[in-house]
Amino acid sequence: MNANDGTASLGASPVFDQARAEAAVRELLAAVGEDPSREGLRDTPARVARAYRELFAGLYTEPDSVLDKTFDESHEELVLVTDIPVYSTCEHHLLPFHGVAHVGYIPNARGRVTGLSKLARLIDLYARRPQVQERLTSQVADALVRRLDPRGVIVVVQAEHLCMGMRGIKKPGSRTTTSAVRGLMRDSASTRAEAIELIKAR
Ligand SMILES: Nc1nc2c(ncn2[C@@H]2O[C@H](COP(=O)(O)OP(=O)(O)OP(=O)(O)O)[C@@H](O)[C@H]2O)c(=O)[nH]1
Ligand SMILES: [Zn+2]
Repeated sequence: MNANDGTASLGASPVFDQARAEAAVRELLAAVGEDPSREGLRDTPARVARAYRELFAGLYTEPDSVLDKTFDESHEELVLVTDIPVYSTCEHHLLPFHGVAHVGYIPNARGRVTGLSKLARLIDLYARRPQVQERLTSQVADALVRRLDPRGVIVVVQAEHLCMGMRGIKKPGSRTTTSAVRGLMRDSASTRAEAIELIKAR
């Protein structure tokens, strides 16, 4: 993990501390004026802690490891998976942002490809961290560059942020689109246009 991945201050191997998370949730409930010991809230700290462990699972697993298994398929054209559901957590408010991701890459001359499900797993693990949408998008693109050495990569994420819907500016339904392009997708306008057309036509 490095200084740009948003997890640097956590050290090399973050671990989930269930007891500490439970205590923090109990304290938060008390801080908002609730009674953490009342019947309906008794099991809530443990439940919330387990939920956070799941939502932040990408801190405890190295996301790029899902690309450990690759194979050669002598396919040098675009591979594009669209509409991968994304659920992530905005690191500013710890509220969800959710939507879809479209991930495409052009394998290198050796045709090194990965299983299609691995692209969705990659999105999933990088999303399961305190995130901002821009970083999620570029982390996925950079992981594909590192592991597949492809000729080009495009990642587009379209998401709605609940911190903009249920609080603050209160604009539910507004959607944010972020993209990250690498290699040929950045350098060749026609290659990028082809991928964007296919994303739009899905
Ligand atoms: N660029 C970017 N901004 C985000 C993302 N998620 C949330 N934000 C924004 O982060 C900003 C945090 O702004 P602050 O002024 O520090 O916090 P705030 O007072 O709660 O801001 P408001 O949401 O405007 O009420 C807000 O503008 C959010 O909309 C994201 O993924 N990317
Ligand atoms: Zn937010």
